[in-house]
Amino acid sequence: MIEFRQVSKRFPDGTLAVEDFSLVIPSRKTTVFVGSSGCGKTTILRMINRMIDRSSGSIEIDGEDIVALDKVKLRRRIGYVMQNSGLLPHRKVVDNVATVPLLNGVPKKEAHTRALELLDTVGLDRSLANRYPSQLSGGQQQRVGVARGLAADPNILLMDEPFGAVDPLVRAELQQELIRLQRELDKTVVFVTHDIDEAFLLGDQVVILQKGGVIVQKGSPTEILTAPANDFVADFIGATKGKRALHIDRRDGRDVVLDSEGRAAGVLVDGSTGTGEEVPT
Ligand SMILES: Nc1ncnc2c1ncn2[C@@H]1O[C@H](COP(=O)(O)OP(=O)(O)OP(=O)(O)O)[C@@H](O)[C@H]1O
Repeated sequence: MIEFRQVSKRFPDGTLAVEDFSLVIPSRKTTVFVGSSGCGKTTILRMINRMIDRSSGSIEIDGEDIVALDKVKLRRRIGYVMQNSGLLPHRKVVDNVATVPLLNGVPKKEAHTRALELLDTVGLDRSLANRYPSQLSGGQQQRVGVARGLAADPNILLMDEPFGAVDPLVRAELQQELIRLQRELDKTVVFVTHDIDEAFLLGDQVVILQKGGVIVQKGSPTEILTAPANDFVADFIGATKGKRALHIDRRDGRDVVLDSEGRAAGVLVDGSTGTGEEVPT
């Protein structure tokens, strides 16, 4: 569990990026910070591994104040994945993935074997191991970024808009991969995005932020969808534009779900995991 208590961050130029932020991030769940540009998402995320040091308040990981921990060790035991993958361009894929384990003292051969296994884990062919990052597609680079984030087998994985720079199809694929990975690996994932749909898809806990890291609402996607805390949230999640106002129409003996424009969005099926037939639109 990660706990923020009344945390503030003022940068040296005087900018108060985060003010009095308190939140519990449960273990083995995905918490997503979502909000518009500049609201403090990245600052909050980076305070967890002390890439940014807080100005006041406390941040605890499993009851231990991170200020008491060695910065470098802390950073190496927390996975970090960023938007542009952050891969070292002059190093092969396998070496990029093995970087942190090698720094942690894992013997080279073992680190390489593990790196190859991680390529399997993130759905990349091992034949890509000896390529350089520039020889991969954007989506493949992001997968390598995720493999690198997982390399030290961290309990916590921080992801800062990891799928922000890839095209929508690849993005949807990577989101599904992350859902699969999370089911398999059971990490505490803290994810930053400004895409509310991505937040609802991935988050067990979704935290909607406004400028200064002010929490406007937090809860499960269902809680937020069914009871937006205020007009800002309703607007942000698209409720006021009718985007979330789906309704049901009985057609040919099936319950068809329609969007606000009356277009078919799907069919209702029995049970929560059943697969419905596609409805022609
Ligand atoms: N090193 C810095 N020095 C001064 N101000 C900073 C610094 N880093 C961030 N800020 C400011 O702090 C605020 C929060 O920035 P932050 O990057 O955390 O926002 P964000 O929500 O992640 O935005 P985005 O979605 O655009 O990445 C912004 O006003 C930003 O300009």
